[in-house]
Amino acid sequence: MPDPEAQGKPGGSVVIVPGSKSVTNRALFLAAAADGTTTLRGALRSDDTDAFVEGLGVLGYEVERGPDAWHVRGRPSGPSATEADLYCRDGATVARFLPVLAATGHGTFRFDASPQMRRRPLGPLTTAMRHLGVELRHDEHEGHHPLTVVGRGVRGGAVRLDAGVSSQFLSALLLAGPLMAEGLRVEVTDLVSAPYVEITIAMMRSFGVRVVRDGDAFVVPTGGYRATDHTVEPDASTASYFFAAAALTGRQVTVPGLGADAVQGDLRFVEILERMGATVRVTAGATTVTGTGRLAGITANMRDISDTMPTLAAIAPFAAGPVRITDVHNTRVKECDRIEACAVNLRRLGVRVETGRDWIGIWPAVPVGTEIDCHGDHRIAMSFAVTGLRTPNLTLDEPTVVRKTFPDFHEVFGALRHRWGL
Ligand SMILES: O=C(O)C1=C[C@@H](OP(=O)(O)O)[C@@H](O)[C@H](O)C1
Ligand SMILES: C=C(OP(=O)(O)O)C(=O)O
Repeated sequence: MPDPEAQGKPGGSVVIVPGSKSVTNRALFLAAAADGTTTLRGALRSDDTDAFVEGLGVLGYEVERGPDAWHVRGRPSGPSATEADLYCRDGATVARFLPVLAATGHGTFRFDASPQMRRRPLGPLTTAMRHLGVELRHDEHEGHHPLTVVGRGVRGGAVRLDAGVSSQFLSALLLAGPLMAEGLRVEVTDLVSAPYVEITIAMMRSFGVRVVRDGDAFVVPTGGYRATDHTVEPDASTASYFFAAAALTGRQVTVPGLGADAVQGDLRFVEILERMGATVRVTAGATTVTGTGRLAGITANMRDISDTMPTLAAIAPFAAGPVRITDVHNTRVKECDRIEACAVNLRRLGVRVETGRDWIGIWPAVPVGTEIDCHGDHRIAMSFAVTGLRTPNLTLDEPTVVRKTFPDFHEVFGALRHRWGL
């Protein structure tokens, strides 16, 4: 429910944020694997979720996307296709989750992805899949797409996994765990983006499977999923741009649907804004950020919520003191090298920046308008759009990259600017 207070405050705005990419693609996986038909509400329509739906379609799953709800007919026995070519576009959830689902079927499944997704790592996942009995081959470079999976069902069992570069390797295995003949035990040696694994576990639970923690191991029983009705909550990473906008301009933003029970770790970005001086109110049904227009410098470890690193970097020059963002080495292997992309763009805006392997430091400045190089990355585009609220003549070289997670971003953000007279 919208917070009625929000509309009453000067500059108070309720922003409707589209569904979470991470929740939508997990829900699609779980629904496809489940026994029965699942109804999804609030699911996201964007490049990443289109790619997931397309991939499921090619594997022989039925997904019907209506304006109010999506219906997915589950196939607990695995894909019906015996041969398929899948193109994962730029989506790592697609490129990392679907090969494991395909392996539970019987056939030859060829995967490819965008040039950047081909560069992003896959090796720890494919090594683990081989240990679990999957036959697969990397068609060009070991540990990268393109990839051919020969499905014969997955035996499963125990495996060790280094998820220090991406939690998605672990989520992919866990999601497929109940479909493995012997179930699954994953001993995790390192893990980034841990809250995304919590999303996986919570969603598996709503489809009837309980993951058990045993020290550093995750244990999944064999047995399969039950179809259910699932409502996808708004995307917390997307919400970060609107919360940051409120903090930066001294206004107020309420995002309904992201409340105290939200499953996405990225909602914790508001805690960073709070430490910088904004007021945050989280109710059962919404989160509200009220800014003062003044921001304090901070050091923030963003290992758990690194998709919001560019959001913080983009407002950092307006803080009264330096902002240092640490423990984000994995942001170098996302849609672009995000540490480098933020540094390059901030320097073009006239901001002093220093970087290391896993950190970025940003000093106070009065940014001077320039064209932002989006590096083909939706988050660089959306983050620097926020910088543009206080930087005249800031433009984006490739605004359409937002289609990966929020095709209507510019319309919604533009309407907010208009309402605020900025
Ligand atoms: O599992 C997921 O849905 C995601 C996990 C995170 O990736 P890493 O675990 O690779 O950091 C995040 O950056 C990505 O946007 C979505
Ligand atoms: C890194 C991201 O996406 P993915 O890893 O799912 O491609 C993102 O959305 O910021």
